[in-house]
Amino acid sequence: MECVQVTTKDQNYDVFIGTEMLAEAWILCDNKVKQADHIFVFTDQSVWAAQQSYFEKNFDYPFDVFIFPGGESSKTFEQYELAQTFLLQQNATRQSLIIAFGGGAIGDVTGFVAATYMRGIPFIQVPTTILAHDSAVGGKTAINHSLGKNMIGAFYQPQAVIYDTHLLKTLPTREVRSGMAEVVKHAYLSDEQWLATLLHESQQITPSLNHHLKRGIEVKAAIVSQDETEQSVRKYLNLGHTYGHAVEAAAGYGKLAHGEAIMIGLVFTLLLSETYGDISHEDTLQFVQYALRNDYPLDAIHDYPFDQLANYLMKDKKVEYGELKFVLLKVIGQPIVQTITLEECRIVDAKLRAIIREAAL
Ligand SMILES: NC(=O)c1ccc[n+]([C@@H]2O[C@H](COP(=O)([O-])OP(=O)(O)OC[C@H]3O[C@@H](n4cnc5c(N)ncnc54)[C@H](O)[C@@H]3O)[C@@H](O)[C@H]2O)c1
Ligand SMILES: O=C(O)C(=O)C[C@@H](O)[C@H](O)[C@H](O)COP(=O)(O)O
Ligand SMILES: [Zn+2]
Repeated sequence: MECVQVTTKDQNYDVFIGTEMLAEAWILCDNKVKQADHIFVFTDQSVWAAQQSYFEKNFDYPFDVFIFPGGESSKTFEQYELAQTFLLQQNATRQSLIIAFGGGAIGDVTGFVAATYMRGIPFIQVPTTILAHDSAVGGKTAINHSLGKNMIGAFYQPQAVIYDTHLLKTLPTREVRSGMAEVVKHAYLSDEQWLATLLHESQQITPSLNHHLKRGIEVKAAIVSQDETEQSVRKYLNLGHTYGHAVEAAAGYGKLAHGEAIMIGLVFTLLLSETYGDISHEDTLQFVQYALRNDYPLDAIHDYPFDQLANYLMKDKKVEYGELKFVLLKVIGQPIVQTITLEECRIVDAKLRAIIREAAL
């Protein structure tokens, strides 16, 4: 088992990563678990169906379960309220502990419930998707609003993250694909060599995946430890997300997987980086080819006209005094934040649609 540390103003914690180490990791978190007066496991229907027995085999304490429907339908006001009602009915206190057992959707909503129940009770992340190597670390918690993705939330750090990649074995192929988008994002933010390896490898759950996931976590942990609340460098973790979130919201939450939308957002970012950085058009085309080879549905973009995306773009959380801020790449491994007008976005959006159309022929 390996461990990456996250250090923030209010909370330092460990991210344990390994395969079939769940029981062992719980021993390392023993003090946090033992002191809880009541333990709650928050999960979703599919995760629980696939992994309940593995969880129970490796967790030796009594607990009660709350089950979300799964996916983005878990990140709603309605589910948030149901979860809070459940905690109240169960007499949860500030000494209780919530375990988020699931992918990013479960981690995000559970974290927000934990952040706001009695103004904050402890929670531990036990991620079950590739994507959640990103979402379980760093303390961004949220639910969605019809007017924008993750609009209602809080920065609230977990007590620990236990990432047993044995859990990934039951992931559907589409979710492997979606999760790899954030791994690739972390590579764009940090290292050209690593990126080249990822773009050449096939997307599979192999032992080398742990190595990529740990690297992704290291990139994220280092950034979050410097800037927990996105005042400066944390903005870099939003690479591909300004446009990606707009597409995700325009499609209707859950229609596109988060990583699928982010892949479209990354193409947009690379196109912008051709102008503001030293990214070549070759680099962009190579990335589009990678995406198509791995069956990312880039052509979904044609269903959402730019004017529909524009409303969401202008609600991005990085907008400052009415100006859109995009994270771009000066070069691979060197992100920058750049002001971009909506008119520039419209031009790049047209280029993106043309490239995707041509590449699919
Ligand atoms: N907080 C953050 O920093 C952060 C970072 C990235 C993404 N996110 C958020 O994370 C969400 C996406 O996360 P996700 O892709 O993990 O989605 P998810 O939680 O919806 O999981 C994807 C699907 O896989 C199923 N699943 C999960 N684990 C499984 C397993 N082990 N076996 C079988 N099925 C399993 C789930 O039931 C779901 O249907 C988005 O809402 C996104 O906004 C948050
Ligand atoms: O941790 C961060 O910071 C990120 O931006 C990670 C993203 O991958 C993630 O999707 C995040 O939830 C986006 O946050 P938002 O602030 O743009 O809603
Ligand atoms: Zn993301």
